[in-house]
Amino acid sequence: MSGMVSDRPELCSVGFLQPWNRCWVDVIKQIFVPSLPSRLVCTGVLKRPGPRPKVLLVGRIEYAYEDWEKIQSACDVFEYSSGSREDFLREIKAGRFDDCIAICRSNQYTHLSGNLDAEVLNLLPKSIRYICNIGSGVNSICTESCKRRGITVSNTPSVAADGVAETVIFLIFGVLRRANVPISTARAGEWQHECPTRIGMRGKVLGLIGSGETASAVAERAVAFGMKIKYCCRGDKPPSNFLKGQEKCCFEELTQTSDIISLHVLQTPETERMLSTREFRMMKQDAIIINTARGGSLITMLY
Ligand SMILES: NC(=O)C1=CN([C@@H]2O[C@H](COP(=O)(O)OP(=O)(O)OC[C@H]3O[C@@H](n4cnc5c(N)ncnc54)[C@H](O)[C@@H]3O)[C@@H](O)[C@H]2O)C=CC1
Ligand SMILES: O=CC(=O)O
Repeated sequence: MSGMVSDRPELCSVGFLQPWNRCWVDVIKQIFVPSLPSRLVCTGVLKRPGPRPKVLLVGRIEYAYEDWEKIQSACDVFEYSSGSREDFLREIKAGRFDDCIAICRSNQYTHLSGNLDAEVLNLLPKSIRYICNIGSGVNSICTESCKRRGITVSNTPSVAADGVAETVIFLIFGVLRRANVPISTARAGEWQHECPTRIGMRGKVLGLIGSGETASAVAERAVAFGMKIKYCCRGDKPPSNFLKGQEKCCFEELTQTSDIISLHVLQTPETERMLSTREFRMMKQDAIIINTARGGSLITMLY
């Protein structure tokens, strides 16, 4: 486990390599004996005197089944795995989650509860001390309200970086090589003998907005394809691994000079709609935008 403090003071980032759900181990560690390494807690050797802690799982656990079994052996788990936000609020008001000390959730299951915003946080029982987000971005959790209520929010940065980076490369390939054309025509039984494959990646300028784990993982791969990397960030943190030594520039230069722009920022009020009409006008005529961060950072419009 590697713990690191995020650039937002109220967010306690716990960086487990894999699997995603292992942030739970940290919660359990804090419940039992905070000074012990999580590895020991995982063995199930420790037993806390008194009643078993209650935890709420919103959605389902994927991948981390073994870790999850250990959690289940140590805690009473309440599962909320189907329903709407209205149902979720009703359950809270009915006291179904009373005495729970932690909530585990991921963005994948936001539709079950809606955002964990001020409305939800005000209704939650006072017993909730932790919100464990399976995922990097915590934009669907109101961290300000959590801070006010003394709730620790943990996330799992880094774990998805390789997967997202591979997807970004796949998307760049797809657009540059027009992969959808032969795929869709072949599926339709209309084999196209002449399919222009457009252009390659070598020498193209890839502008990365953000300099965190995902942007770094994209840079690592894009360099191998001969792309030229530029990145911009807020400047308050050093760039992650593979961005070191790459060209840092301002947001304006990046949007004006990149062939491909890839978004890798947290969604915050500052990054909301950061690519909008003004930026589209500044971009190269045939610029390509790849967005694997959050939809809110971009205004989508048809030209
Ligand atoms: N599509 C997917 O499956 C996934 C999407 N994500 C999204 O990607 C985002 C980035 O993920 P990571 O790289 O893991 O996060 P990270 O925390 O390692 O990096 C975030 C970066 O955003 C930068 N940033 C924040 N505000 C900025 C601004 N106004 N201008 C320029 N840079 C700014 C920070 O300085 C940092 O470099 C997440 O917040 C999440 O929304 C993350 C993981 C998976
Ligand atoms: O969208 C996924 C995340 O980890 O954030």
